[in-house]
Amino acid sequence: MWITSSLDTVLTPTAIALGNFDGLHRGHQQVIQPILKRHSPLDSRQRTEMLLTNPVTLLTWDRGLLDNNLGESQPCYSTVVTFHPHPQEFFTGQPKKLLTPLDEKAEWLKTMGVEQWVLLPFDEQMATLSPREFVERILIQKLQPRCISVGFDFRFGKKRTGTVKDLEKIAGHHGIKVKTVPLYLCENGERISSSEIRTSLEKGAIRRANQLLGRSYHLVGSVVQGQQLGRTIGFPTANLHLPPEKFFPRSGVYAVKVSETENNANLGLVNHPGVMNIGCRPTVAGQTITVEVHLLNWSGDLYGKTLKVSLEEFLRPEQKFPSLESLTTQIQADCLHATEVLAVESQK
Ligand SMILES: Cc1cc2nc3c(=O)[nH]c(=O)nc-3n(C[C@H](O)[C@H](O)[C@H](O)COP(=O)(O)O)c2cc1C
Ligand SMILES: Nc1ncnc2c1ncn2[C@@H]1O[C@H](COP(=O)(O)OP(=O)(O)O)[C@@H](O)[C@H]1O
Repeated sequence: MWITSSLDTVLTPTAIALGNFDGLHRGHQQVIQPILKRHSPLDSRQRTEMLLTNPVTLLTWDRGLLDNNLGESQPCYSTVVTFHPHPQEFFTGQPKKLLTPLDEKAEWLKTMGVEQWVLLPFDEQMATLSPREFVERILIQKLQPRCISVGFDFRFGKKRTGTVKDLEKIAGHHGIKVKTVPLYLCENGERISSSEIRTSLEKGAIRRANQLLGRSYHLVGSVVQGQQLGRTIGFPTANLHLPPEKFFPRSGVYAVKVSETENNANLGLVNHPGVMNIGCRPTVAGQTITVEVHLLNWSGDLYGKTLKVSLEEFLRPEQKFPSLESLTTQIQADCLHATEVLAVESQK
């Protein structure tokens, strides 16, 4: 996948999916799918990966529901266009925590078969473009789209005044098709949105977050050294260093599945069961929040590796225990609890 933030190095012509797509949830996937090519290459590794992590997308793929660049006869690059930084971050001046930081989003887009990702620099100049200027100067002149796919509530241009109707009108005037993807609901009728997913994660409602996402919420990070205490209590824990912009779920203990990432796949870890703690470790007077994972029935060296941890269930809040012994007894119980939860999960 070609990734660029310079409008001078964009591959053209394009079929564009436009939005911020934080989380790449099931609603976002609906917006991106129409620009994908029917036969985007999915090798066997990608198929297995998608089956394990994103079965909803694979199902859609296999049913051949993809529109083949919205029926375009001329080949064009399937291109996801997002803004960077997130417009909210630009306006508030506050760093925004993301469900899918850049590296994670790049991996998912690649897996979906997107050929190009354009990160439009969101600065003062971009923020003051009128809807028409944005469409004509940025989209049409620079990206040469043959078709554009957006969600029903997409807003653009100065003060978000441009609506989907405006986009249809301006782009239509230049002979460009616009596909407006309607509100996509969960099986139970619930609305799918990044903010609902954030709220669920903050509450520890992992199953609901995962249902809205269409896959498990992931933490991807490299293993760094901790206080080296874990091994002394019989539960070594891989401490993860995560991108600073990653959105953290509720503090506490989780049942998780752990996999290696593609670039360090040599330990044979694919959805390995584990327990994870996110928190300050009050029992050992920890000062900062750490994310640490213990892999069940496994031993080996993880330092320097990059791990992908899928959150499956919230087990309990973090507690301050009176002694290391009582913490150890509780971690043993957590491991049993996680084993049960993950066994039920794998039978589904
Ligand atoms: C499953 C699990 C549950 C944990 N729960 C708690 C907890 O409730 N309270 C706490 O203070 N620390 C908790 N911890 C963190 C331990 O204090 C930590 O793993 C230990 O101090 C070792 O840290 P180290 O990796 O830096 O050596 C938990 C760790 C794991 C793996
Ligand atoms: N089952 C396991 N789960 C997690 N890490 C393990 C496991 N077995 C061995 N390790 C290794 O032990 C390290 C963690 O040991 P620990 O004593 O907790 O040290 P640290 O405080 O540096 O994390 C991991 O980074 C990994 O290299």
